[in-house]
Amino acid sequence: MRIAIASDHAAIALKSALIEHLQSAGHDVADLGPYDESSVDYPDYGYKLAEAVAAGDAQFGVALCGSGIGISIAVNRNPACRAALVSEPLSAKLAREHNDANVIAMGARLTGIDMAKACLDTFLATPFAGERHARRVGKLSNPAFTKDPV
Ligand SMILES: O=C(CO)[C@H](O)[C@H](O)[C@H](O)COP(=O)(O)O
Repeated sequence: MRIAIASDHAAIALKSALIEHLQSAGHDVADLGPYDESSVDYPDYGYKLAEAVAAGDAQFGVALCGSGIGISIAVNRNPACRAALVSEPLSAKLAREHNDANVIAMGARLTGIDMAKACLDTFLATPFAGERHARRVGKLSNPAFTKDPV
Protein backbone atom coordinates (compact mmCIF):
# COMPACT_ATOMS: atom_id res chain seq x y z
CA MET A 1 0.00 0.00 0.00
CA ARG A 2 1.06 3.61 -0.56
CA ILE A 3 0.94 5.45 2.78
CA ALA A 4 1.74 9.09 3.47
CA ILE A 5 2.99 10.14 6.90
CA ALA A 6 3.56 13.56 8.47
CA SER A 7 4.10 14.94 11.94
CA ASP A 8 5.30 17.97 13.82
CA HIS A 9 8.54 18.22 15.83
CA ALA A 10 6.99 16.44 18.82
CA ALA A 11 6.52 13.21 16.89
CA ILE A 12 9.70 12.94 14.82
CA ALA A 13 10.92 9.82 16.65
CA LEU A 14 7.54 8.11 16.40
CA LYS A 15 7.36 9.01 12.72
CA SER A 16 10.75 7.38 12.05
CA ALA A 17 9.76 4.25 13.96
CA LEU A 18 6.47 3.93 12.06
CA ILE A 19 8.14 4.49 8.69
CA GLU A 20 10.57 1.67 9.41
CA HIS A 21 7.70 -0.51 10.61
CA LEU A 22 5.64 0.16 7.49
CA GLN A 23 8.54 -0.36 5.12
CA SER A 24 9.49 -3.64 6.77
CA ALA A 25 5.92 -4.78 6.12
CA GLY A 26 6.35 -3.96 2.43
CA HIS A 27 4.46 -0.66 2.25
CA ASP A 28 5.51 2.25 0.05
CA VAL A 29 5.86 5.24 2.41
CA ALA A 30 5.84 8.92 1.48
CA ASP A 31 7.48 10.88 4.32
CA LEU A 32 6.03 14.40 4.09
CA GLY A 33 8.18 15.73 6.92
CA PRO A 34 9.41 17.39 8.94
CA TYR A 35 12.91 15.97 8.77
CA ASP A 36 14.47 17.27 11.99
CA GLU A 37 13.32 18.32 15.45
CA SER A 38 13.15 22.07 14.78
CA SER A 39 9.88 23.46 16.07
CA VAL A 40 7.20 23.58 13.38
CA ASP A 41 3.45 24.14 13.23
CA TYR A 42 1.25 21.04 12.99
CA PRO A 43 -1.33 22.67 10.64
CA ASP A 44 1.30 23.01 7.91
CA TYR A 45 2.02 19.28 7.97
CA GLY A 46 -1.58 18.27 8.54
CA TYR A 47 -2.70 20.22 5.48
CA LYS A 48 0.15 18.75 3.41
CA LEU A 49 -0.81 15.22 4.42
CA ALA A 50 -4.49 15.86 3.77
CA GLU A 51 -3.73 17.16 0.29
CA ALA A 52 -1.71 14.02 -0.51
CA VAL A 53 -4.56 11.75 0.57
CA ALA A 54 -7.19 13.89 -1.17
CA ALA A 55 -5.17 13.83 -4.40
CA GLY A 56 -4.90 10.04 -4.30
CA ASP A 57 -1.13 10.12 -3.87
CA ALA A 58 -1.61 7.79 -0.89
CA GLN A 59 -4.36 5.36 0.04
CA PHE A 60 -3.98 6.15 3.74
CA GLY A 61 -2.35 8.83 5.85
CA VAL A 62 -0.65 8.77 9.24
CA ALA A 63 -0.77 12.07 11.16
CA LEU A 64 1.31 12.56 14.30
CA CYS A 65 1.91 15.35 16.78
CA GLY A 66 2.43 15.56 20.54
CA SER A 67 -1.14 14.71 21.44
CA GLY A 68 -2.46 13.89 17.97
CA ILE A 69 -5.19 16.46 18.54
CA GLY A 70 -3.86 19.44 16.61
CA ILE A 71 -2.82 17.57 13.50
CA SER A 72 -6.08 15.57 13.41
CA ILE A 73 -8.04 18.83 13.50
CA ALA A 74 -5.93 20.15 10.64
CA VAL A 75 -6.38 17.02 8.49
CA ASN A 76 -10.13 16.99 9.09
CA ARG A 77 -10.48 20.47 7.61
CA ASN A 78 -9.99 18.80 4.22
CA PRO A 79 -13.41 17.40 3.21
CA ALA A 80 -11.79 14.40 1.50
CA CYS A 81 -10.22 13.24 4.75
CA ARG A 82 -11.62 11.40 7.72
CA ALA A 83 -8.92 11.41 10.37
CA ALA A 84 -9.40 9.35 13.51
CA LEU A 85 -7.37 10.10 16.62
CA VAL A 86 -6.71 6.79 18.36
CA SER A 87 -4.64 5.46 21.25
CA GLU A 88 -5.59 1.78 21.29
CA PRO A 89 -6.34 -0.83 18.61
CA LEU A 90 -10.11 -1.15 19.11
CA SER A 91 -10.60 2.50 18.20
CA ALA A 92 -8.34 1.99 15.18
CA LYS A 93 -10.51 -0.96 14.10
CA LEU A 94 -13.78 0.93 14.58
CA ALA A 95 -12.39 3.95 12.74
CA ARG A 96 -12.02 1.77 9.66
CA GLU A 97 -15.10 -0.45 10.06
CA HIS A 98 -17.62 2.26 10.91
CA ASN A 99 -16.09 5.54 9.75
CA ASP A 100 -13.99 4.50 6.72
CA ALA A 101 -11.25 6.67 8.17
CA ASN A 102 -8.48 7.30 5.68
CA VAL A 103 -6.08 8.95 8.12
CA ILE A 104 -4.98 7.64 11.50
CA ALA A 105 -3.79 10.25 14.00
CA MET A 106 -1.79 9.51 17.13
CA GLY A 107 -0.03 11.46 19.87
CA ALA A 108 3.66 10.73 20.40
CA ARG A 109 3.61 12.22 23.91
CA LEU A 110 0.70 10.02 24.95
CA THR A 111 1.04 6.78 23.02
CA GLY A 112 4.12 4.56 23.08
CA ILE A 113 5.82 3.26 19.96
CA ASP A 114 4.68 -0.35 20.36
CA MET A 115 1.08 0.71 20.97
CA ALA A 116 1.23 3.06 17.97
CA LYS A 117 2.48 0.20 15.78
CA ALA A 118 -0.37 -2.01 17.00
CA CYS A 119 -2.92 0.73 16.26
CA LEU A 120 -1.49 1.31 12.79
CA ASP A 121 -1.39 -2.41 11.93
CA THR A 122 -5.02 -2.82 13.00
CA PHE A 123 -6.08 0.27 11.08
CA LEU A 124 -4.46 -0.93 7.84
CA ALA A 125 -5.78 -4.48 8.18
CA THR A 126 -9.42 -3.55 8.79
CA PRO A 127 -11.86 -3.04 5.89
CA PHE A 128 -14.79 -0.61 5.89
CA ALA A 129 -17.98 -2.49 6.82
CA GLY A 130 -20.24 -0.47 4.50
CA GLU A 131 -24.04 -0.95 4.76
CA ARG A 132 -25.59 1.47 7.31
CA HIS A 133 -22.17 3.00 7.89
CA ALA A 134 -21.92 4.02 4.23
CA ARG A 135 -25.02 6.22 4.62
CA ARG A 136 -23.52 7.94 7.65
CA VAL A 137 -20.08 8.40 6.12
CA GLY A 138 -21.81 9.85 3.05
CA LYS A 139 -23.38 12.50 5.25
CA LEU A 140 -19.92 13.49 6.46
CA SER A 141 -19.04 14.40 2.88
CA ASN A 142 -22.22 16.39 2.42
CA PRO A 143 -23.09 18.07 5.71
CA ALA A 144 -26.48 19.72 5.89
CA PHE A 145 -26.15 21.61 9.13
CA THR A 146 -29.38 23.50 8.68
CA LYS A 147 -31.61 20.44 8.18
CA ASP A 148 -33.39 18.46 10.86
CA PRO A 149 -31.89 15.02 11.53
CA VAL A 150 -33.43 12.27 9.40
O1 LIG B 1 -1.37 19.99 18.70
C1 LIG B 1 -0.91 19.56 19.71
C2 LIG B 1 -1.67 19.74 20.95
O2 LIG B 1 -3.02 19.57 20.63
C3 LIG B 1 0.38 18.85 19.73
O3 LIG B 1 0.58 18.14 20.92
C4 LIG B 1 1.60 19.67 19.40
O4 LIG B 1 2.58 18.74 19.13
C5 LIG B 1 2.04 20.58 20.53
O5 LIG B 1 1.12 21.64 20.69
C6 LIG B 1 3.44 21.13 20.31
O6 LIG B 1 3.82 21.82 21.48
P1 LIG B 1 5.26 22.42 21.70
O7 LIG B 1 5.22 22.95 23.11
O8 LIG B 1 5.44 23.50 20.69
O9 LIG B 1 6.27 21.33 21.50
